[in-house]
Amino acid sequence: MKSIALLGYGTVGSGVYEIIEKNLEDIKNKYNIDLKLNLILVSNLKKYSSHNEFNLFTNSIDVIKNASPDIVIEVMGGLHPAYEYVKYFLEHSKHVITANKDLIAEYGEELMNIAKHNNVSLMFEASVGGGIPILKPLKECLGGNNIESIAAIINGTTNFILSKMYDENMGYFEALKLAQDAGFAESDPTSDVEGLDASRKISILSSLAYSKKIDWKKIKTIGITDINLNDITNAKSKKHKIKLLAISKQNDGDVYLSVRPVFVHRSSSIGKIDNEFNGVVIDGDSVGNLMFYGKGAGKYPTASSIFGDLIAIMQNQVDNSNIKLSSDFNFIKNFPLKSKWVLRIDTNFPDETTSQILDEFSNLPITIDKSGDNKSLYITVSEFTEDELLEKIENLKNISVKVTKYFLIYE
Ligand SMILES: NC(=O)C1=CN([C@@H]2O[C@H](COP(=O)(O)OP(=O)(O)OC[C@H]3O[C@@H](n4cnc5c(N)ncnc54)[C@H](OP(=O)(O)O)[C@@H]3O)[C@@H](O)[C@H]2O)C=CC1
Ligand SMILES: N[C@@H](CC=O)C(=O)O
Repeated sequence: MKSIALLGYGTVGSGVYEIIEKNLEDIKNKYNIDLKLNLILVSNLKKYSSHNEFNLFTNSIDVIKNASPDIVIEVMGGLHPAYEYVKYFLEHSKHVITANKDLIAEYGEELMNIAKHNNVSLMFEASVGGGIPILKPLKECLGGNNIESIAAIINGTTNFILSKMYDENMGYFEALKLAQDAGFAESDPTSDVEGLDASRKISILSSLAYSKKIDWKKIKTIGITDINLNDITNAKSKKHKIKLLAISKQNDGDVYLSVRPVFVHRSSSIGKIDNEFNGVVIDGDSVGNLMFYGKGAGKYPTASSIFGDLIAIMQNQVDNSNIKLSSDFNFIKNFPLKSKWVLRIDTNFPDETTSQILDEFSNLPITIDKSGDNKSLYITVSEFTEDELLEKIENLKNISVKVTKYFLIYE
């Protein structure tokens, strides 16, 4: 008999509970293992008093420690006390499964080493891409590749919001509320909308892909809070969509990473990823381009990934690979490739500003569109690295033309 303790019974925890209950018989038949969910940790016990297995619930971690379960599933979220709890159980030779990217991005290396030392698994497939199996393929199936780049939509909440704004002209706050009601958003959705959640996830993916110690806090991270319906309309007029994209590239000793809203063509593979769906495009030197696609947030997709980790543990696939992450690389923050960009300029004098812009970009091919309400100009420029573009933006500022936002056109 394998006993399980579930830390957290919110969106994901309740999904894990249901999937375990539904599959108990199947697991017994397939793996000849009796599985028992013994205890569930929550903070507000009263909320669950009408649950038909209320006897499993506790608000005391000591009750769970004393029960000494074989496997602990951490779906509470946040850094503390999740870190202390996960560390405790690994140190006491318990397998741990977590969906907590905050925890893995911050303490993943340390916790993996503790797991290795104690010959147990720390598994975290659900921490990136929700229901998409991405970490196992990256670590195992793609082992014969030098991974050159990753481009990923890895936050369901922001992709959902941007899709609603694009498809239904819905306002930002209305769309955010829908994403929260559906259980996609973090308990504090700031991490979603400011891009921090995606930064943590791309740091996890890139650390595993490149065997490099990527500090998520160093990643240039731009969220979606200042994207307005004029921006969306401008993207539409160019047959593009706006997506929050996590981009990671390695080349020689350089690693470039960012999370930023970009314009992508609506018929490109990334442009077709909508709502809470996620997609991860990986470029490996042997395999070429691969795309992983599926629901990136929500109760059952996330629980599905956790259940996959549970099965791996039950099959004794103890994942305690030696994690050696190198810090020997240059961290590049600005997009290094010559690219196309869209610059938004908010102005009360569009005609005058247009001629100032044309002067500044003389001889260079640019296009200028006016927003429907005449308050913004959108300039499209090409063949600029981000460093070169920032220089141009500074020049415009010197002639009192203020670029309020700029987007990479990701091709
Ligand atoms: N929602 C999603 O789609 C996805 C979420 N994740 C990750 O999964 C984790 C859980 O997310 P989600 O289910 O949405 O979160 P919820 O906020 O819905 O649930 C959190 C649960 O943890 C319990 N909890 C929180 N803090 C404590 C504490 N200090 N002591 C005891 N219990 C605590 C809460 O108890 P109570 O009910 O009493 O308040 C609640 O049951 C997070 O790390 C999240 O980032 C990953 C992928 C997708
Ligand atoms: N809040 C996250 C949940 C899954 O990781 C998201 O929206 O992607």
